[in-house]
Amino acid sequence: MGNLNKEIRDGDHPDITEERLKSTFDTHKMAAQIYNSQRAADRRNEITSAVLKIPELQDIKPLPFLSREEKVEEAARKIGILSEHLYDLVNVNDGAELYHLNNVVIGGEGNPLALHGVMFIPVLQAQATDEQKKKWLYRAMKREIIGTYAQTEMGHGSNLRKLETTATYDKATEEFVLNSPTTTSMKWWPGNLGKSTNYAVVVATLIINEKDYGPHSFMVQLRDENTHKPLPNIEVGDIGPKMAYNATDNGFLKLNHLRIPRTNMLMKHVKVEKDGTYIKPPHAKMSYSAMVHVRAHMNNTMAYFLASSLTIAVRYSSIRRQGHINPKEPEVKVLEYQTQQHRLFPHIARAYAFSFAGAETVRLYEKVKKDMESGETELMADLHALTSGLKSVVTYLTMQGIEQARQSCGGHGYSMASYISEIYGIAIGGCTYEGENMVMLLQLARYLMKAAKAVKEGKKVEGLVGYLSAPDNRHSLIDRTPEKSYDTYLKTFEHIARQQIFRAFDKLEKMLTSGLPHSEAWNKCSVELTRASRLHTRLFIAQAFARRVHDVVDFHIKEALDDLLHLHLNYELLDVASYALEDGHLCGEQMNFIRSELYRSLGKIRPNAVSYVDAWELSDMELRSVLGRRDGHVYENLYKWAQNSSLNRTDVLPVFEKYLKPLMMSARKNSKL
Ligand SMILES: CCCCCCCC/C=C\CCCCCC(=O)SCCNC(=O)CCNC(=O)[C@H](O)C(C)(C)COP(=O)(O)OP(=O)(O)OC[C@H]1O[C@@H](n2cnc3c(N)ncnc32)[C@H](O)[C@@H]1OP(=O)(O)O
Ligand SMILES: Cc1cc2nc3c(=O)[nH]c(=O)nc-3n(C[C@H](O)[C@H](O)[C@H](O)COP(=O)(O)OP(=O)(O)OC[C@H]3O[C@@H](n4cnc5c(N)ncnc54)[C@H](O)[C@@H]3O)c2cc1C
Repeated sequence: MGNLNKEIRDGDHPDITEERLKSTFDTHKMAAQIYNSQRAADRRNEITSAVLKIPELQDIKPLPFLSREEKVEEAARKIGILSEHLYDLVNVNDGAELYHLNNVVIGGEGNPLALHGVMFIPVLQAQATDEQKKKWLYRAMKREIIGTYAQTEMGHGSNLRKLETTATYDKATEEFVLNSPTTTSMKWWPGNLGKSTNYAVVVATLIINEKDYGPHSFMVQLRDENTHKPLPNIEVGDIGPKMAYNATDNGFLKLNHLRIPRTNMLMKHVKVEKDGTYIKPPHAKMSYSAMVHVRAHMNNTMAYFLASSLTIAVRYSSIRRQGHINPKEPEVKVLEYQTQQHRLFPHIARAYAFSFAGAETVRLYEKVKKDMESGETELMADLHALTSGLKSVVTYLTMQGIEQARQSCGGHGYSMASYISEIYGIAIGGCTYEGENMVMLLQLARYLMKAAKAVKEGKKVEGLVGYLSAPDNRHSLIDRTPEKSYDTYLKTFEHIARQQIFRAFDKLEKMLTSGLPHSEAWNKCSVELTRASRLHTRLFIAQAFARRVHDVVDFHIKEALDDLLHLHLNYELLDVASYALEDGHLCGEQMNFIRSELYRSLGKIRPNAVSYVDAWELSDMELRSVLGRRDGHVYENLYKWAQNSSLNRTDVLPVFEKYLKPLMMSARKNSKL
């Protein structure tokens, strides 16, 4: 049968092997839960093994030692080699396999095809007519052309209806004239726009006969397909270095009265006829599909980033010994400290929770995508509400978790050798891209306020907001019933979300009744509204976690997930408990119970801690972390890693002769005077 933890190897650091031997579950079976099937988990490992056999696909040196230009070049080099091996390595129609291949070979810092795969192809799939697909999509899929999604401008990202780039229809020539009239109207941020791409789907405000029809998508060729030089009337370049994600050339684009054929507007759902007649789409927001696509997948990418930093931190905490719990005994692994466990374990639970919530979201997304093909749009609002809330909450909590992972590694966490700071920099971009978090929480709040209104009017609401119509207990039953089901916790989360949703609703209604215009009242309630959105979303995450645990069949996996869920529910409830204490739903005695359950949970998780992170099956190649090495041999490799520093190429740097020597000489001379 072998070891339950599949990462055990001879020669590993004994402290980490000791942890793995304690595992109560099969880590590869757990991987099947995380990646949604045993087959998917197997495929990940097969892909990793195959990549390890191709020497040209290995990093030329640790990425933190590369300059920005070298990072861009290195990612492009690997994309080139990957193209040769692609069909042998993965099923190219499987997004998860492609994503894994990218993570192993290139990592999260980006590559020239990042936006091509994440947004350019999806937007063509969703919004191009069959004829347009023949012209661009199939070429894009074969990588004959490389594209991006150019929407955000220097002056506007969140408020799409105020994009300044115009696409004015010229009936006489049957062309659109694309123009960036001001500095602020320049496209600013699109990934890979700077240097890599030769096409872009540009989002611009459609004008026909001087009437503004709002944002629409247009295919624009940016560069010559052979020379890669920008075409006439186009200025394009890189926006400069960012906090992280620097292998990606996020770019700017200025369009100077550029003419494109009428048929370059993506017209699957919406049309502009030759004579300028506008035919509206079945749903006004169908053109936002590429954003919804990314938002729907972001839970899983965030779960991955969070799990990566926790794998690093937990493995390192199992070999790092410092201080004593019992002064008579040797120094302990820092993982023994309750503070360390409290710092890390709840985030492990969140990574699992985000992955399970992510799987449900992707399922809904796939359904809505299929519906949209036939013009059916009923579930679009539900999906938009769900993805808006999740995108905001999950990115924010991921940011918190990664930072805790970094701090838990002490000084070495701050070194790029941990790689956590790079993961952090990449992940927190998610708080901003695909809709700034506050803006998206307020989108969900619109949906919640509609549901609250319906309930107040005596109507029954269903689906994601069904709990607003369901009966509520005045007092939480946590620690009040003999039965120890998670329902009592979930009911308490429901109560908290419901109370906050109605609190925000009542406040808004009061202001509206007092005569305040809706937009002003909305702004004055917006902090309460975002709170409602967060609580609703955190309820969904907890429910998704409970649903998954409920469905698991394997006894040991179920038991291990059950422990994590128990930790999750107690930790999350403590985090939001003030809402339930305010109206007496929870009392002090129940708070003590929840706290003691949390501490008990930490102890229960402790023996499996390394196995919970190992179950993500993140190879050394993809983690790129000295602290997170699978074998636990951190210290000797930290020393080796530092040898890569270009500062170590000579014992004496030129700055000594140039600046330090004169400085010290002059100081010595002065002290002799
Ligand atoms: C395989 C995939 C892997 C994924 C990997 C991810 C990792 C990749 C790493 C890096 C890639 C980075 C990519 C980043 C790319 C970008 O950032 S692209 C730019 C993204 N930009 C945004 O997200 C802009 C945010 N703003 C908006 O989306 C909109 O402006 C808005 C939704 C905030 C408002 O739109 P507006 O048209 O003004 O509508 P409203 O008046 O506010 O609302 C009117 C009604 O429309 C409903 N609605 C809005 N959007 C949708 C939608 N998408 N679907 C359905 N319904 C929608 C809204 O709820 C309103 O309904 P009610 O009137 O009934 O309340
Ligand atoms: C790493 C990265 C990659 C990106 N890639 C792309 C890409 O490929 N293509 C692309 O088109 N774009 C891309 N973007 C741009 C990104 O989508 C936008 O930056 C994002 O949508 C936020 O918009 P903004 O910059 O206008 O923020 P702003 O709206 O200016 O936000 C500033 C502040 O104003 C607040 N705010 C704004 N509006 C409201 C409101 N209505 N109510 C309350 N508060 C409000 C926000 O909450 C925030 O605190 C990328 C950005 C990043 C960081």
